[in-house]
Amino acid sequence: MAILEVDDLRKEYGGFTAVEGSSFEIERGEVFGVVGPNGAGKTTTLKMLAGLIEPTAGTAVVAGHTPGEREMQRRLGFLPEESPLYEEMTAVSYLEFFADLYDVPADVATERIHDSLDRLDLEHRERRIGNMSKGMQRKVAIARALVNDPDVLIFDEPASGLDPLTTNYIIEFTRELSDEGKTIVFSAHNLFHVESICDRLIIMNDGRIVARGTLEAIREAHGGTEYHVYATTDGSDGPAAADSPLEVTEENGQYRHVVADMAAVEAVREAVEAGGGRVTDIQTKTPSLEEIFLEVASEPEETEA
Ligand SMILES: Nc1ncnc2c1ncn2[C@@H]1O[C@H](COP(=O)(O)OP(=O)(O)OP(=O)(O)O)[C@@H](O)[C@H]1O
Repeated sequence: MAILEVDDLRKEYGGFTAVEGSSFEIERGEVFGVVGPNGAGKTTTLKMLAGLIEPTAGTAVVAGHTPGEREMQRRLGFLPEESPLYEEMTAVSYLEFFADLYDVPADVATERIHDSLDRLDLEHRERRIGNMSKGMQRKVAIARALVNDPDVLIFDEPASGLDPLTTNYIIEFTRELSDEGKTIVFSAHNLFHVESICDRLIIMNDGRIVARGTLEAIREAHGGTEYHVYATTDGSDGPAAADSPLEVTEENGQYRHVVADMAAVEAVREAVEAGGGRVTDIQTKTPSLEEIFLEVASEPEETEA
């Protein structure tokens, strides 16, 4: 059952359309990626889901509640791209303050806060937030999104601009939250992170969704898997013409035949051997999300995945 339903969500600023009629659903327990270049409309979309900005049209429903409803706020945790933190407070007092805003009983809050900070491996938690490193501040912001023990977490660029170790920590922690049954909507510039933890994703460009689905489905719709068959050039008649490879190039003294399926791999192998050559290597090539992203970001319309 969908825990988050987005129907024709649209945001205009004056005459400028930041998000143009997005519709999608997110299932309970999914990690759902929102990907796109700068200015694509990711943050605007996430803020509308969190009820922080009013859509111009359309609706977002989280666990049966519309943004702004108290019950919806209780069920949702939002990590903004840039989280303003109260620099004079310590991490713990800051988090206790927010837990109180959510009416979390003090003893429950204390346990929950220390549990989150332990799991995020935050040291020096009695230090003033203003004196913490960027990575430590990000961990505090993540713990803040968890003080009300929400079912749905919306993370806008959770690990952007952090060192690789802190980034890994945050990605791993996000994965653990998902394993515990939380639904997570996650935007990121680093496509490797999206690729490593998201079940499904949308790719946005210029306010529109240009691709959607599982990574495999998006891959399939945008080139799918290719096989590269390398063959010797010595003593052969030349590259195999069998079953018309998609592409043949000569590389480092070998022919590289690009084909689309295993049957074509076999046909190339037979043709190479019949011509006096030998297959030296076969490699499977799946386009990275990065490559797909560059392709779809330049397409005007959504392709069905
Ligand atoms: N308050 C605002 N007033 C006017 N235009 C805005 C406002 N907020 C966002 N925009 C514009 O809406 C478009 C989408 O912005 P948004 O922040 O959602 O993009 P994004 O995909 O999150 O980008 P980034 O990856 O750079 O954070 C941009 O062109 C942005 O300039």
